[in-house]
Amino acid sequence: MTTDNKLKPLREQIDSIDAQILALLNQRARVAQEVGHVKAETSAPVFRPEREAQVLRSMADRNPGPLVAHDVQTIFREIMSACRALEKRVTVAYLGPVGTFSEQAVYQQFGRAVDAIACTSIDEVFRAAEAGTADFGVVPVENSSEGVINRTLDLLLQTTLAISGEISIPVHLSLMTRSGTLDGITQICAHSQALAQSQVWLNMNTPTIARQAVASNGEAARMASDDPQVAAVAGEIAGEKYNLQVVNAHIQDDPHNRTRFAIIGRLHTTPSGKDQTSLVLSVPNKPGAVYNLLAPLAANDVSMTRFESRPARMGTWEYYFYVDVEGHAQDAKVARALDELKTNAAFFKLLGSYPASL
Ligand SMILES: O=C(O)C(=O)C[C@]1(C(=O)O)C=C[C@@H](O)C=C1
Repeated sequence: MTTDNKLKPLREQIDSIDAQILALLNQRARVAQEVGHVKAETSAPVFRPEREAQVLRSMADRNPGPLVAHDVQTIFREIMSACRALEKRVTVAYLGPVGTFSEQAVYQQFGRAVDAIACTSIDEVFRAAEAGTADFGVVPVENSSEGVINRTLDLLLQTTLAISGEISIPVHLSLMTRSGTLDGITQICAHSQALAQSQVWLNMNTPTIARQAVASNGEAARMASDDPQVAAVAGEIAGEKYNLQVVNAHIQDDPHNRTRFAIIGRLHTTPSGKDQTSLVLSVPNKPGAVYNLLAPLAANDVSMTRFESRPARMGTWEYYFYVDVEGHAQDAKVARALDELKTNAAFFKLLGSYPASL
């Protein structure tokens, strides 16, 4: 039997299964439309991160294979995105331009059926979400090899918005040019963080080519597409957007390099069953103050997953502490711990509770 003859019945099976999947997807979409009508009656929020996290976790838990859990989640993320868009298309502001890891974070969290708005600064993302021009904003919080994004932490302190979700994405950097070679290249451009994250590779392999920090990796990719003498260090989606060829993939020094993003918005996410809570605290400048400040966490059996300090910038050596704890502010033991923290702290701000990233 020829290959085509062997494939024919298998493809007929796939066609028939696809028809069933299509019918079921539309059946699901019609139910989502009904959900949309119910929500519209009470102006209830369309995007419900805790519900989406529950659906994705449940699909991974129930997945019998051979599909891998992560791929099943990617598929269901897009199904929910498309269903959500039938209720209302959510607009999300992010730190642009197109082709940055921030844009990738938007699609990883919201799926493709969103209106993603590229902003020119982190401040602008906050403004768009505060003013309601966008339903949500996505801002970088921390990179695993380069540390926190100070501007985001400062703005989180001032904003009236809450953190309604978290996204963690692997950051893979590639060296890319128009031609796919380094012939004639006189300059390598990238955001300063990307240059820092790939400096070992660049020092070893391109020691004589000048490096230039630019506003974003997306901007570097755009420059490389305009100028045959420029190479960009960026994520491959930026390269695809600007028709660049990969000279070398995965040149970042840390193969496990990740960036965490926060979703900011007016929504206060309800418990999903596996959540995280972010807060900012400060204490009077006294011996033992930080130790005492955090005592309520241990006393109430609440785990701290992150602790970051930032100078308060008030001329004194005082600090704001950015703390993440496991659990939701509505969980009894977290609520107790937070109440006690509040009484000890000179400053206390709850940034939000949201599903722990998948
Ligand atoms: O359950 C809801 O509230 C829905 O609107 C449905 C749905 C889904 O498609 O499963 C879509 C959007 C929400 O963010 C959560 C889930």
